[in-house]
Amino acid sequence: MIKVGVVGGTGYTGVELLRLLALHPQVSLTAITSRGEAGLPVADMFPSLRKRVDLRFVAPQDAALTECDVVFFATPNGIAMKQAAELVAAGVRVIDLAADFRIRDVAEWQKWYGMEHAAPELVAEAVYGLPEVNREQIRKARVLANPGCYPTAVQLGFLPLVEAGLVDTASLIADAKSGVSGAGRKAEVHALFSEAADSFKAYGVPGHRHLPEIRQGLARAAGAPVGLTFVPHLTPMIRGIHATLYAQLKTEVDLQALFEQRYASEPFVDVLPAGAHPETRSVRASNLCRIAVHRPQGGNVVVVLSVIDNLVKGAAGQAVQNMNIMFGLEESLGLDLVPVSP
Ligand SMILES: NC(=O)C1=CN([C@@H]2O[C@H](COP(=O)(O)OP(=O)(O)OC[C@H]3O[C@@H](n4cnc5c(N)ncnc54)[C@H](OP(=O)(O)O)[C@@H]3O)[C@@H](O)[C@H]2O)C=CC1
Ligand SMILES: CC(=O)N[C@@H](CCC(=O)OP(=O)(O)O)C(=O)O
Repeated sequence: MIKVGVVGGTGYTGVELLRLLALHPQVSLTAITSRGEAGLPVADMFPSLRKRVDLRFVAPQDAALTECDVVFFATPNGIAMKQAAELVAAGVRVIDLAADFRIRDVAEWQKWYGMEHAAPELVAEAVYGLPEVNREQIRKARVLANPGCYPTAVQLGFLPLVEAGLVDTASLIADAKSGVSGAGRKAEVHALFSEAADSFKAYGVPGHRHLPEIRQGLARAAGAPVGLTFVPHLTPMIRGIHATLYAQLKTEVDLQALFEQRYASEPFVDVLPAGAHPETRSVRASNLCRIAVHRPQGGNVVVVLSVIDNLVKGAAGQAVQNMNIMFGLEESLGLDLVPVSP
């Protein structure tokens, strides 16, 4: 059994991790942290976990973390980078759901995240955990940077086109919508029911911190820098991301066959039949990314529709998928979930 710790067990990605890990046949949950709730039974805070998780929260520096085989950080940006070195030195593998180890250029990370990096040496060795791209490196990772939610949906949608050099990579456009749980469980005015329900807005148009992460991933796939316009939106639903992606085609190609072949052996990417319009509800509470590719009116613009559950393939599910790869387990162990509908 893999001994697992979760730092940040009271947040949305934390409780989603616990839901998945509680059912995982090879996991022994060992330590779940909270700064304010240490001593409280986890199931008292989350009745959904009653009779599934019988641990109490411990403080984030609890010694039990160093006895784990792997520790997930489901914490705000800037936390894992301060604790990871000590854990790695103790032989513990680290999976960070935040952004501390996602951007290889530390100066660029500091610019977007507005803080000094506490562990640049670990950034250099960290592996970006998008299994559809990086499976071999993930196997050996000691520090795993779990991708952001928007970056997962956007990269998976663009990758087949960019890797094959079929589109103009100077003019990519990603128009993405997220449910409110993407903002986390912390109290914030813009996430209040009366602020977010029955309304719809774009945000971060001048520059969102996921822009450098997506550009980094697509540039790697293209073998050269890419130009990307990324516009996120907040939509009044709880879970889900819907990304509508636009690219200018340079070469004639069977787009449907390209996408089907690229993802033929991927357990969590489902390329829908030609003409489909995926909806977020079709992936809700599952680790799936469902994709449809269109070429409206036979023109030169490719439109890709990509949907994920931000808390699962966009965070906790992908983190468990990465853990499975890191520990040599079947990649879909504990993740064979049918989406919840309605
Ligand atoms: N929500 C989403 O859809 C996604 C989130 N992410 C990323 O995952 C991370 C967690 O997000 P999310 O679960 O939404 O956030 P939440 O705000 O819901 O939860 C944050 C958690 O971190 C803990 N925490 C806060 N500060 C500290 C600290 N200084 N030391 C230790 N623990 C701390 C909190 O617990 P307590 O206060 O009890 O200690 C809480 O459990 C973030 O980095 C986020 O950007 C990534 C992809 C998608
Ligand atoms: C709806 C919403 O607010 N979404 C968050 C992104 C989700 C997230 O947590 O991203 P990281 O893992 O990179 O921090 C935002 O736009 O800031």
